[in-house]
Amino acid sequence: MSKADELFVSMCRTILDHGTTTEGEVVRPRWDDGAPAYAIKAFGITNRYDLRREFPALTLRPTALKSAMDEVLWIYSRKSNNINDLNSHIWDQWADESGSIGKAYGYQIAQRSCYAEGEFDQMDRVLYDLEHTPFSRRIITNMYTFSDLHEMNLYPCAYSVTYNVTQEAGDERLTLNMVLMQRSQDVLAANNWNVVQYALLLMMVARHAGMVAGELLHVIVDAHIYDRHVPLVRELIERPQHPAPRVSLNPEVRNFYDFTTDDLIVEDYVAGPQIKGIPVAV
Ligand SMILES: Nc1nc(=O)c2c([nH]1)NC[C@@H]1CN(c3ccc(C(=O)N[C@@H](CCC(=O)O)C(=O)O)cc3)CN21
Ligand SMILES: O=c1ccn([C@H]2C[C@H](O)[C@@H](COP(=O)(O)O)O2)c(=O)[nH]1
Repeated sequence: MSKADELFVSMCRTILDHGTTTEGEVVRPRWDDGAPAYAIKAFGITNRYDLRREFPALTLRPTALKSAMDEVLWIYSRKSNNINDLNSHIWDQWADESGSIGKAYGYQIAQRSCYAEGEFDQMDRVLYDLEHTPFSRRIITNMYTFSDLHEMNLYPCAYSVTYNVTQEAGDERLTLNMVLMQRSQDVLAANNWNVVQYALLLMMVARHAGMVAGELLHVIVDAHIYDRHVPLVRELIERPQHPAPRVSLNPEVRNFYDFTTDDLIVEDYVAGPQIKGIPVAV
């Protein structure tokens, strides 16, 4: 059975059985009819996925792997903050007339800073460090720029990534691991969506660096199930679980910036039925 299902079910049970409700609090998000979107939340969830064992896709319901990969390429490869560069409609409600979501996500990854070796943007610096100083403990991207927050339509949720390389005894190749810091997580709409995104990012960066994709540690500060999602989640976590699909990347692509969603190879993805029309709190 998929490890991602196991972790997802256990996280949902923790939230439903031991979480606290935000009802009565002043909350920001709204449902499309204007009602406040309350939630049951748990503080401080950590989930660990080992990509050497299996790909962390949920099988309780299918996760749109290609769209998820497209969004991660939009941020870290195309470095865009405009929904016209994105092939799905998931960000439409947060964009302005020009399609911009403000100084968020890809905009931050594209920002250049000075280093002793010259100017780099955030992603280029990660790739440079992995090549030149792989055991550095300073390999980070961070989109939570305080001075730009007022120009973001939604503050980044999954906001920082720290890469860390390990070398197992007797292993010739280095292993690349990742910590994803997420301040806020809509568990039903986006938990597995975010997990597969960063698993794919780890796989693409590892390929570029000539390393093995190792562990993804997902730290979630506020893991919540919105009130209108509770019955959907209760049904979802009772469903049968299946073995994880096999997910790989086109073996011919070696450069991080050459990846497209056509390079995603998914085999044997057996999953329960999709939950259609999940309402998203804006
Ligand atoms: N309340 C809230 N929850 C979120 O998850 C969220 C936001 N707001 N604001 C911005 C983005 C948009 N996100 C979303 C929104 C919808 C899907 C979604 O419906 N995904 C579908 C597939 C969509 C497709 O294939 O195009 C899915 O089945 O996972 C995923 C992430 C994540 N973010
Ligand atoms: O990648 C994402 C983007 C957004 N979310 C969710 C988490 C929250 O439910 C909302 C953002 O609302 P805040 O009030 O700014 O926390 O979007 C996600 O889970 N994953």
